[in-house]
Amino acid sequence: HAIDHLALMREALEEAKQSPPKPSNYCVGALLVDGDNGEVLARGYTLELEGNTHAEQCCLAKFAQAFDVPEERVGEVLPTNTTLYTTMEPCNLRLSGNLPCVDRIIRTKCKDGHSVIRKVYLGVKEPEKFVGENKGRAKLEEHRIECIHVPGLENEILKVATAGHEK
Ligand SMILES: Nc1nc(=O)c(N)c(NC[C@H](O)[C@H](O)[C@H](O)COP(=O)(O)O)[nH]1
Ligand SMILES: [Zn+2]
Repeated sequence: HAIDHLALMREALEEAKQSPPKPSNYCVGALLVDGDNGEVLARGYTLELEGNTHAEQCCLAKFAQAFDVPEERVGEVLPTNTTLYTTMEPCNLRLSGNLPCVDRIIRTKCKDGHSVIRKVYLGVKEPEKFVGENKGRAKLEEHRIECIHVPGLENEILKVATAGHEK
């Protein structure tokens, strides 16, 4: 059966709606999904976990916690065909200086060297408000991680993402 990418992106948007709005970031939601059968492995939203955390980062950290490994080793416990759905493309630079999610995705290496996250479905590109043009998609593609835009939810995603920004 075909995996319904729009339905999964809607679920990621439901996560984003739980994020506490801030003027200095975006409210984003993400899911980790088994690429073979569409099973949702983890859900996350910006600031869900303590600290200045991103939605994608929360998914990775929560899945790692469930297997009692640190986030940087989550590649060892994720299915070797994992898909990430995120309402906004993964960050490639963070004003806080924290490790960008593109790097967290790429390092999900399994034994034979490729990242177990093979595809990233995104709802919107990152607006250029904080860090200029986000060049993360090119970096992901260099690491053979396919980035696919899921059209249709852009307006709602951006409304949620910028809820904490002054009007
Ligand atoms: N894909 C994505 N998921 C998130 O959960 C999130 N908050 C952003 N936001 C990107 C934006 O560029 C950064 O939020 C700012 O650069 C500030 O950096 P911090 O978030 O404080 O590290 N992007
Ligand atoms: Zn990020």
